[in-house]
Amino acid sequence: MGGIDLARRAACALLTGVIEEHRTLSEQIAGGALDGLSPPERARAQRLAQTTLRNLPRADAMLKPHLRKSPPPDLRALLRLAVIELCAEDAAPHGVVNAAVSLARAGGQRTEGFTGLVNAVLRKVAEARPAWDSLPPPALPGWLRGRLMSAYGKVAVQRMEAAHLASAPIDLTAKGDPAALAARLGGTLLPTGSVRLAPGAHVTDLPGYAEGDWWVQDAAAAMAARALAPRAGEKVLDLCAAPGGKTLQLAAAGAEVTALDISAPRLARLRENLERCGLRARTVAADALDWQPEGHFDAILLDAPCSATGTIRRHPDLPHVKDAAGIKALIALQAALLDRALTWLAPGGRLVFVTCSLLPEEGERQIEAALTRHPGLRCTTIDLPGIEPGWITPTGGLRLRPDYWPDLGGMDGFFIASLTFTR
Ligand SMILES: C[S@@+](CC[C@H](N)C(=O)[O-])C[C@H]1O[C@@H](n2cnc3c(N)ncnc32)[C@H](O)[C@@H]1O
Repeated sequence: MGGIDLARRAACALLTGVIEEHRTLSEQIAGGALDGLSPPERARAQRLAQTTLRNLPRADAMLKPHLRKSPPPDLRALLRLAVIELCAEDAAPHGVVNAAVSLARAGGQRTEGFTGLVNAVLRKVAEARPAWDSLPPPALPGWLRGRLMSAYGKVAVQRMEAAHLASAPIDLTAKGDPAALAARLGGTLLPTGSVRLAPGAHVTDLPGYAEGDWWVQDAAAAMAARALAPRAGEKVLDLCAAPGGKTLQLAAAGAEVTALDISAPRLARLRENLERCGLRARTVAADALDWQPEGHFDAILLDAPCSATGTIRRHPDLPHVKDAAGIKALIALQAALLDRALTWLAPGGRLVFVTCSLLPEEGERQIEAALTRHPGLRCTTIDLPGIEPGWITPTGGLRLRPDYWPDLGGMDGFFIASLTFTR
């Protein structure tokens, strides 16, 4: 079997893992789902699985007129994947149909009896290819859509859904001058200082990767550490730090950084990132709810665990594996982490609270509740180069959404608030 078929077969398995077993792509990949594939095959398998997940209802709409009943899971994955190759990737029909038939034949009892159906259905889909372009972007799952509609309105939600359809660009944070980095890599310098590359770039092959001249970090994520404005020599706590994109920013500013995370494996990645970039931070593996620092901090960055609903364009598997079930517990954990971290601030210190969530309960509402719980706490209006006035919330926080910067390629959804005590 040629390499391309290995990538297709792995992509089908990834899809089935997400849809039938509700396992994220990262979990499956960490569990060895792509082991044995060459780097280009791995990249292709991931890209195929992600594009299929982004377009699932559109793929089903193309298949539906040609199927009398719902196919079993393995066959459905194979058909959906082939539709994506035909319609989203505009691959040559002959090759896609033949490859799908071979995959069905090699797939054992669950698919080998369906080679005729695969052949016939995909030929019809290929003929109907023009219909693909007018299919609407897939809707977010009902539980999330309802909440976002209440928060932002229908038009905004439709824009977010359209933004989720495109694959995310690759953003870099420069250790040095971002304009020079953009020129060196042929990227775009974004208004907030990140450097943007087109999706699909092989980052580890790019100049400056091995030397640690830059790191991959979404432009919206990079705004959080900028909002904290760390200064050289300051004692800064990066709470919930791994894998460390923000730690690198804080350390690069010359701050004396303590980076804490509950996950030892994620902290190991943070240390690797520090080493590659030639930066230093003290690392602590601990539950922030139990840990007690020896002294106070001038500044704290709390990047709290959250629903990650702001990262769907980067992680199109999320809507298929997560529901509203865990969100209440996350909101309670965020509040507990925030209350605890506030006690570690030195007089005059500042804390930046961040979540990569689109839900106001994990952002705007969380900060309003904290302001009520803590007399003397106030939210300072965030003011950073490149941000637009409409992104600032009534309390002064920064609300970032995937439908912002539509002409530049969007950004992840984040909420960022800067807090300080008035004495
Ligand atoms: C949003 S991620 C952090 C991303 C990171 N700040 C970055 O920029 O790369 C949230 C992190 O919180 C950590 N976490 C969750 N619960 C925690 C707890 N109770 N104490 C410390 N860390 C925790 C998770 O392990 C996870 O790495």
